[in-house]
Order: sequence, then structure tokens, then C-alpha cells
Amino acid sequence: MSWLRAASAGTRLLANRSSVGGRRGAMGAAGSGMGNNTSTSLGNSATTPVKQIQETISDNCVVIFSKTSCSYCTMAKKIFHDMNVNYKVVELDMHEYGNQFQDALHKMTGERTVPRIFVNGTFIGGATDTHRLHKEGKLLPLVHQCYLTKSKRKEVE
Ligand SMILES: N[C@@H](CCC(=O)N[C@@H](CS)C(=O)NCC(=O)O)C(=O)O
Ligand code: FES
Repeated sequence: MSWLRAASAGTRLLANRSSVGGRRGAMGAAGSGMGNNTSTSLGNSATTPVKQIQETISDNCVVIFSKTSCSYCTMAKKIFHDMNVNYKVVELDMHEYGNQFQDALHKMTGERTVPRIFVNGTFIGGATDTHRLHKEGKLLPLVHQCYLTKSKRKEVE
């Protein structure tokens, strides 16, 4: 679990609350619980890597599968950091089963490269794709959608 906690150290809270029309706090509350979630079973060999990845991407609005040595990955993290968006990082090169996770990501996304980035449970691409989405103004809405859905789900619970 320690690798995961360390990887989450870069997570931040969504601060751009004004853009959700007065629903102050709703997104912050959802955000604080989600990006810092370290209870994912990634690394638990009892279940398949694909299932563990699916669980991680459904528990966290933004997940970056990364390698510590990769500057493309650093660039992707910076995009979310600069937007004040909480994200979860899985550093594959620090993980015992990193290779298996990379194989699983290959199966799920069609490429084995890093970074592999998921927003709201959906694969959005690598670093250049994410950068393009951000430049087109499409990235933050995807993140907002996730937090709004999650906070609505919380209200019904
Ligand atoms: N255009 C891709 C480039 C991805 C890429 O080429 N990643 C390299 C590292 S920068 C990679 O994954 N190499 C294989 C590996 O590390 O296993 C992106 O922006 O994500
Ligand atoms: S930028 Fe070189 S490994 Fe990603």
C-alpha cells in the first residue's frame, strides 16, 4: 500500500468551485474523498490487473498511469496540477506488478505507452491527447462532470 500512498501525494483538491454555480462545497467534499482514496486493490494478486484498473478508474475521477522517470508523465500531471484538479497517480515503475498493469492497459487502450490517462472512468489518451483536450477547453468539463455525478450519487445515498 505504501507505494500507492506515496503516488497519491501529488493529489490536489478541485478548487475551481465557483464554476459549478454556487454549489460550493459539493465538489470539494467529493474531491477530498476521492483523489486520496488509497483503498484500491491495485497490487492485490487475487484479482486480475484489468479488474484492478477498472476499480481504480471508477473510484477516482482522474487517474494517471505513469512512470517516475517519464517527462511526458510529468507534463500530464502538471496539466491537472495547474487546473487544481485532484488526481491519482499509479507509478508503474515503482510497482511490483507494473509490467502486468502495462499489459492490461495495452489490452484496454490499444497502447502500452505511458502516460495512460483516464477521466470519469474513460480513457482520454496519453500526454499529447490530454494537452490537446485542455487546449480545446474540453478537459475541465470532463472532470467537472465526474465530480457532479459523484456528488449527486452521494446525495441519494
Ligand atoms: N504521444 C504519447 C507518447 C507516449 C510515449 O511514447 N511514451 C513512452 C515514454 S515517453 C513509452 O511509454 N515507452 C514505453 C514504456 O515506457 O514502457 C503520449 O503523449 O503519451
Ligand atoms: S518522456 Fe521519456 S520516458 Fe516518457
